[in-house]
Amino acid sequence: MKLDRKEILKALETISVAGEGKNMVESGAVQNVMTFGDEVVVDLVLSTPALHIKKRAEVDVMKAIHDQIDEKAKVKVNIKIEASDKPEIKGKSIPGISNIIAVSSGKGGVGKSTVTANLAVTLTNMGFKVGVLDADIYGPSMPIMFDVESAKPISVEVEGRSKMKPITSYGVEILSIGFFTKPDQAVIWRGPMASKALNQMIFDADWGKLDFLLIDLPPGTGDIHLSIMQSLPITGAVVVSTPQAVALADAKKGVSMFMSESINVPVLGIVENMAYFTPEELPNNKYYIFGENGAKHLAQDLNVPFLGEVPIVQSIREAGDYGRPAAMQEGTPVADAFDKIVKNVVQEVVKRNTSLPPTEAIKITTMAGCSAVGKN
Ligand SMILES: Nc1ncnc2c1ncn2[C@@H]1O[C@H](COP(=O)(O)OP(=O)(O)OP(=O)(O)O)[C@@H](O)[C@H]1O
Repeated sequence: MKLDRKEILKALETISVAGEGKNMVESGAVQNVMTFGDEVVVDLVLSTPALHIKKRAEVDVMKAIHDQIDEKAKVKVNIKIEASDKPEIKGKSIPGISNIIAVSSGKGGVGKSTVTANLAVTLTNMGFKVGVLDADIYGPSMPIMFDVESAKPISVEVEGRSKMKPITSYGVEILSIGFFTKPDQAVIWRGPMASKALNQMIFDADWGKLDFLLIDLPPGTGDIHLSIMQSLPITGAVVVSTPQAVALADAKKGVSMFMSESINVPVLGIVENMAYFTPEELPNNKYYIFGENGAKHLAQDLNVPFLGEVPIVQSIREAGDYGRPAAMQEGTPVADAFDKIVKNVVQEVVKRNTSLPPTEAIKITTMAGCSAVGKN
């Protein structure tokens, strides 16, 4: 068997490293290809040490060579990690907060806030100390979902400075812009005002010690997202989507925003909300109203973890409106669904924290992804 180096390079042009738009050869990830009889050695250079991306790159290279060149070729892939040298500013770390998870969705109304609230109570049930920052400036829903609509955070003295005390509900520490506005008042926050308010809720608050701070982001990929990522060392992002094509297309944009070179926040995975409907009287029937496994397939395509699915259940909507997240009802299918998702999230956080250095707040260094900043 004689292997042709040029043919191998051509095969490698058909695959890309997860999160990068260009193919492996064009992006410079393939540093060298050597052939010795039936042996091929491919040297790759990646900018992220994330284990799943390394593994995927190795498997893809082998598959491309076996499928397109020779199935008997002995392929060896050497991977070197070179951190990209893009300039970054150090985010002000928040003393006492171990992990900050941004929960986002490309599209509005897919259940991002519902998922955030239920993740928070499930993590709390598992014994973690959890905070929720409702950064959904345009439609804050945490006060309703945690039944603390009329609460007003008080100011406390911490080391000579006065700080905002989050409201505690079901053991979860909560701050929301909704606490500072009247329920029926339209909130017209321009970018800078919103960022200032958020910064205060993050840095001028007495969060205490938290294992997880979940941030409920507004839908989309706009200026609030950029300003949060500029000021906070985010551990990772969870993207919520429903299974229909229009929601998936926007979720894809959300994932690429986090993975883009200028933002580079690890995506912990995708949650599929409203995955199917099961009527109470026919518990074994599943109706895939919005399509089947859409978000699962998207996760596979984008090579990010799939964290789990949440069915459409009337009690989820009722519990949200009533102010008692549905996952608190232990032993129900909803609680079981969130249990699975939370376990996957925690597993991904652990994986991420062992394979990557702490995320630094990002200084946006290119205009890529910043198109929304100038608007308003
Ligand atoms: N799995 C579900 N089953 C039934 N109802 C759900 C489910 N998920 C969300 N809902 C309901 O759908 C509505 C929208 O959910 P939610 O407010 O969480 O969406 P969102 O994506 O945060 O919206 P926004 O774009 O305003 O931020 C709410 O009434 C909520 O109770």
